[in-house]
Amino acid sequence: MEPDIPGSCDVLVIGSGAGGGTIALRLAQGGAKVLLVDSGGQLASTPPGPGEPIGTYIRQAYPKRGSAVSQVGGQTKFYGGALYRLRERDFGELAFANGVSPGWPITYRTLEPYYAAAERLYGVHGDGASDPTEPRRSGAYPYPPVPYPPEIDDVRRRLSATGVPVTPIPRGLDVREGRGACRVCSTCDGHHCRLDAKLDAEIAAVRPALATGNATLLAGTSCTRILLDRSGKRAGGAILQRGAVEYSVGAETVVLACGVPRTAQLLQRSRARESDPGLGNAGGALGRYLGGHSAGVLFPLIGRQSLGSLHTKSFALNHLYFGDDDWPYPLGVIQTAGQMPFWSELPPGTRTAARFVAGRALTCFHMSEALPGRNSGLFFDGDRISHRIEPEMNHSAFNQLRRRAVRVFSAAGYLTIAPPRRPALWHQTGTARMGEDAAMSVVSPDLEVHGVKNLFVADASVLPSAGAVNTSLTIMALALRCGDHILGQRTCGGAIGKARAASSPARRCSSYTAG
Ligand SMILES: Cc1cc2nc3c(=O)[nH]c(=O)nc-3n(C[C@H](O)[C@H](O)[C@H](O)COP(=O)(O)OP(=O)(O)OC[C@H]3O[C@@H](n4cnc5c(N)ncnc54)[C@H](O)[C@@H]3O)c2cc1C
Repeated sequence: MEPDIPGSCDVLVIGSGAGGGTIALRLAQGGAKVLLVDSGGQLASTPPGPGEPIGTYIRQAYPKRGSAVSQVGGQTKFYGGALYRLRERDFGELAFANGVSPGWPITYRTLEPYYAAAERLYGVHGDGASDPTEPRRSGAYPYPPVPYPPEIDDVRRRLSATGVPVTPIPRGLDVREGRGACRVCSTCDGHHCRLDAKLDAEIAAVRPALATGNATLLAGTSCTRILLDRSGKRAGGAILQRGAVEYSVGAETVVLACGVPRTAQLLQRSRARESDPGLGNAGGALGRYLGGHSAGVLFPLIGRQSLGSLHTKSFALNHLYFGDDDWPYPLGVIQTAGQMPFWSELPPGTRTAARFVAGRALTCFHMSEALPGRNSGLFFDGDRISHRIEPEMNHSAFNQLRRRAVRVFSAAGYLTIAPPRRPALWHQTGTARMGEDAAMSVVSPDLEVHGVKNLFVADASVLPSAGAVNTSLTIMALALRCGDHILGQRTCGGAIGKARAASSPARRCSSYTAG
């Protein structure tokens, strides 16, 4: 049974994914009374029976591709646990053949201690030594890299022999040199781990937050609106909906972490009057600057026979990240993916052939940066998203990287199938981006919504750009930094621990004004 909805809290965190789960833990550890709300429920971690797969494929929970992933832990319940730091140069402006990736209002150096803390929290296994693009680190990875299975080590050896640096993907798994719960199985990336051995936001952050005794989780509860105080310039709480009933909850501070696009939608929906711009939208930046990764797939054939079940999300080729002598612009990364039964989603006529290829190939991604611009993103008609415009998909980098990837595997002796597909937008960022200038951004460099005190955003929406590596660790690091900022502010104001009668129940709503 879900707990009663309390009438107030110190900090209301909405969304429990990479950003929300992580900031909830930081705040609860810092002594704040946190109410963590997620519209989704909790996935049951029923240990698999003998011979059953350990992981449950994402399409069993979300059959429709593109449907919003919603459960405690957010998308990280299904992620591959590839936990990368952006590269130092990703924080500055970067020129591409198709446009420009914008600079950030903070530097890599500012975020480095939080990257290190996020790596410890999410138990990252890695080794930067073999990666020519690894940014400067204040310390080693918390754990050594996950060992390659022999079949994958053979591929690594052949690629290395051609002079290409092969680097282990930094992973948030509970391996710990064989002492952890992880079985390094084939049902990891794209799956929910029923052994709780993948360090997702629920396992690494939400559960420890609850264990502090300072956090309460309300699953299956949606936030429908942010409440402001009478001045209209300070957050005062939110309207929460469980079933058909709405409740008004007071909070000293509100953190939005609903992900892209739901955070931006909530900021739009929470404006006081129809004619007002959304919260943080005085400069018209809300919903804009959608970015992410311009992603494609390729299949180097590494076996004549079916490979069987194998942990294949193992290594990456990052040497083309910033281009090379033949290409003066950044290109991106080539990364092995997990074994996912993607053929089950293809039209019946192509399923058998796709399954045959996938059984003998490494499924690999190639990812370049998709370039955010003022005109990419969500466009609103009242509370509704009327349409969206994709970012500049950076076709020249995307196509060039695909060609290079085929060449790299061919040089190592692998025939590679690279279906000529249009790039897909993965790891979406932006729509409430951070910046100094309210005309060009929605939140400050401390992630506070412009013009609204004590309302923060801590999720993928604030990233000004996505670089070309997976973005979750950056979301987590930013969430930890924002958590420290809130704790610092509240300690100065003496507010921590003074939640207004948290034991009193929430008011069923009739009015939309807090305070
Ligand atoms: C199959 C798959 C594999 C991936 N692999 C990787 C990887 O290996 N590495 C990596 O870095 N990234 C990976 N990603 C992407 C990564 O998981 C996301 O970028 C990241 O989780 C985004 O974090 P977030 O905090 O912005 O949002 P989310 O994690 O999406 O969390 C948002 C949460 O907010 C909740 N919510 C939304 N609206 C409301 C509301 N109104 N009220 C209450 N709750 C609400 C949602 O239910 C959700 O739980 C993968 C994603 C998928 C789907």
